[in-house]
Amino acid sequence: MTVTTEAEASDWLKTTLGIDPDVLSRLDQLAALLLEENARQNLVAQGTLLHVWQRHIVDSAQLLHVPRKTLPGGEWLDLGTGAGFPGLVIAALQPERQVTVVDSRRLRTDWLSRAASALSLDNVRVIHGRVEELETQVYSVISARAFAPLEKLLTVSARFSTPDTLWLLPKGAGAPHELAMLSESWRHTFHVEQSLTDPAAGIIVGSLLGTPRPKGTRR
Ligand SMILES: C[S@@+](CC[C@H](N)C(=O)[O-])C[C@H]1O[C@@H](n2cnc3c(N)ncnc32)[C@H](O)[C@@H]1O
Repeated sequence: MTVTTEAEASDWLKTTLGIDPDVLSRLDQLAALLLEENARQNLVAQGTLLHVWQRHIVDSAQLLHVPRKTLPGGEWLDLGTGAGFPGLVIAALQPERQVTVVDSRRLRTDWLSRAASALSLDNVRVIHGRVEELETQVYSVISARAFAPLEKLLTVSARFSTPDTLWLLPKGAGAPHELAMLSESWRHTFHVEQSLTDPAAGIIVGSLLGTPRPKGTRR
């Protein structure tokens, strides 16, 4: 199944995810705020503004559906959240879950705080700063859309994960290649799932079982 239009996006949220009108109206508000703010700062590519539901909202929401298994409960960390994707959408869809969103640009974290407050999302923690400087804490789910190449992403953020943490990494068309190029010293269960919003794009899904040992040490 694919979701390629705004009408299909809205339909998918209602029928497949079964979201209630209250959540739908929060997401509607997020889309409206994004359109307004994008005139002030370049939060998302201008060309995607006519397709906010498909390109950003469902593209984020699909992380709750695509892995085809029950997601672990507990805190969710979204790296390089930018305009709120996927972090704010997940927080709106799962109000019982604590979602931490991180971005290094002050204008973006200011926007994330304003948007979370306008949507009354009191399950969102906004952190301004570089992921590399974030306090170490273990999370149940880690997501990152368009944040960094896989090897670098894992290098800077493996410390937030245990073998029980589920990683959800929307990666575009390069997903299989990025996974194939990942250094063999990472032990993981990653595989690529097809994106609902773009059949050519992939989402890397799985867990990290171990981190590379420093060069020169034995397994
Ligand atoms: C291409 S944008 C993607 C934003 C959002 N995830 C999306 O898909 O729409 C990447 C974001 O990562 C942030 N970023 C880049 N390097 C970072 C770092 N080391 N720590 C935290 N945020 C970072 C940027 O400020 C930017 O907002």
